Amino acid sequence: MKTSIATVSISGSFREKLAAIAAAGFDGLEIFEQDFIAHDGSPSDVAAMVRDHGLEILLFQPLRDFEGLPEPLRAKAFDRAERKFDLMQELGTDLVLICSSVHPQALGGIDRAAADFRDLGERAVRRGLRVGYEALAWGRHVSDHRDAWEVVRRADHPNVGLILDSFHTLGRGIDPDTIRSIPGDRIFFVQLADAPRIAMDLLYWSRHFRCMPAEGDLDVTGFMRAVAAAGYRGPASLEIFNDQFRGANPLQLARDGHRALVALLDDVRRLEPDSGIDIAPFPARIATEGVSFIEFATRGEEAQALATLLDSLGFARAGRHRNKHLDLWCQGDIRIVLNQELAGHAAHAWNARGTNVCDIGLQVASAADALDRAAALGAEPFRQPLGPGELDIPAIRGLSGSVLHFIDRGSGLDRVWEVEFDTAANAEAGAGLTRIDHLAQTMSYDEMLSWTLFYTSIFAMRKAPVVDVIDPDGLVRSQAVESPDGALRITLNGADSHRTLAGRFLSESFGASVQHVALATDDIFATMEVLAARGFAALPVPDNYYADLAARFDLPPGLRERMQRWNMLYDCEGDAGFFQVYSRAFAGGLFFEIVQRAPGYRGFGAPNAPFRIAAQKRLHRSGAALPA
Ligand SMILES: O=C(O)c1ccc(O)c(O)c1
Ligand SMILES: [Mg+2]
Repeated sequence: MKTSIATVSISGSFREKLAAIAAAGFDGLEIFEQDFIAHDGSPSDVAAMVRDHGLEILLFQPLRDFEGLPEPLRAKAFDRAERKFDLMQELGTDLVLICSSVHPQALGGIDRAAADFRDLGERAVRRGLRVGYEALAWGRHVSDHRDAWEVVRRADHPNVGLILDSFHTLGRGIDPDTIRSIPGDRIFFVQLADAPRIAMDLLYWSRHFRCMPAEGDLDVTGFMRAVAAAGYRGPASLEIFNDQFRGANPLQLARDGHRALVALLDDVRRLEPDSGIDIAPFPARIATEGVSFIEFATRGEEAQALATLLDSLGFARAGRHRNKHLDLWCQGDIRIVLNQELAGHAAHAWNARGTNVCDIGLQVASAADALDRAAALGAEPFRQPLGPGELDIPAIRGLSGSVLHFIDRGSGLDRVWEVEFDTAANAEAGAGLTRIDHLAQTMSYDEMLSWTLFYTSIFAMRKAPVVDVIDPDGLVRSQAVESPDGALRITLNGADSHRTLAGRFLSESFGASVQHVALATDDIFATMEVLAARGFAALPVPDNYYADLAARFDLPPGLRERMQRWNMLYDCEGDAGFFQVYSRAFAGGLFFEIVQRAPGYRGFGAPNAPFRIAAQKRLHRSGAALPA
């Protein structure tokens, strides 16, 4: 199955669009007429340029307001079509998309439209061209693919076929399984787009809010399954109208599109094994068993301060790397590496952004499978020269050049700690912290869809609903992605303004990265007793918060006072409670969070975020440094 994308989906000039589409690995493209008109080269120049990029023009679109017109408008519509046929022949493409008419004078009637298409089919066949009919969700008389199919069926011409567009079908709430009864060879082309579920006018929604498959809320997989089951073997093409994308980087967009499309086709071939989707095979979504380690690039005083903070959190220095300036800190199943190397990836990361999370290790069933799937979906593999005795751990580039490593048991990679580190004897400290509950990655709002797609396409992770986090100086949108069992949770926090805490972190850390790490305990009160004794200083929470807690929740006697003692925040979903304590910020705005999560609680304490952020800003303004 050929992969394709409409030029309208990509930002930039026509030349930039083509270069990006080719570089991302698409087989072909749809030329959106406006992009061609705005370009300053002739049709044959464009044909040559497309060929030089190794691409193919699979569709020209759209021809509007064609069918059902009374004379003399009807004759004019056929003249317009003939002119576009001329252009298509110069461009070297044989298929045109005609979208259902919105013309105020268009007359209804399936047979009238069918007759127009039969006549047009006759004209097309003389030139060796084909015509595809697409129902726009807001078409005047035809707004449903079932009616468009009836027009095509009655036109009964081999050069007239149906074009399906997932947005128009799913956006209107039409069951995609209705496609299964359409003969696959009568479907000439399939366009794919997702969109977030927002109640608004269909045309406005379509022209401004479409997004890549899996970036929104529509069942594009169910749609493509039905298309494949119908026996369709033509191209799968992205057609994305999106305001935010118009200002984005063309190559990044094209790469995201290719990743989304390949992941979708892979899903569909697994669900519909007879569908004949013939993209190269690769492993299924990777189940993650949790965070194996996180690694900070750090130096000097910041490294010392971070070590002091880890000590106050109950971590013990459990090992020293045999070749490198790496310290391993452990507690429960949590491993934190402090990397003070002066060369290599961590050193680059430190030079660019100071102390930051430069590496994340994910525990998976098969590291090789994880690398294969990630690479098939366009992720950039990462390698660095190995020192003596060091393990070759498969890795890819993640957020802003950070590195994601894949650790498994099967190939012994989880023995890296014994193999590469001298483990210390005093490894027993502990304040009851058991595992990493979640990682919070801060990014610019524009990057959120891209990183959501990255995680959900490579890993078996699903999206939670987006949550608004109210910062006193602006809005931060938070998208959680998580594995079904909660073993891996990542929150992607998108900042619009540089005045928000997240936005300031973003500008100070030179781009997206982990802003906080949440550590889980099974008994947060016991943990806090130990932490207090070890000199841990929590983020102070004002008394007003606790007065309000009593009004919001029906808490058992004494609980509120105990929470207040530890500057603890609270939230719940039904009976499932969630307790949080924050550390003070270190190294330019990073922080830790300690949480106790009841099994049924799925959130991240978003209702508490405004109070947490206000407290952090207060502390920052007062010039408070790290806890001693
Ligand atoms: O918004 C439009 O007009 C438009 C045009 C062509 C398409 O293929 C489409 O899906 C929408
Ligand atoms: Mg379309």
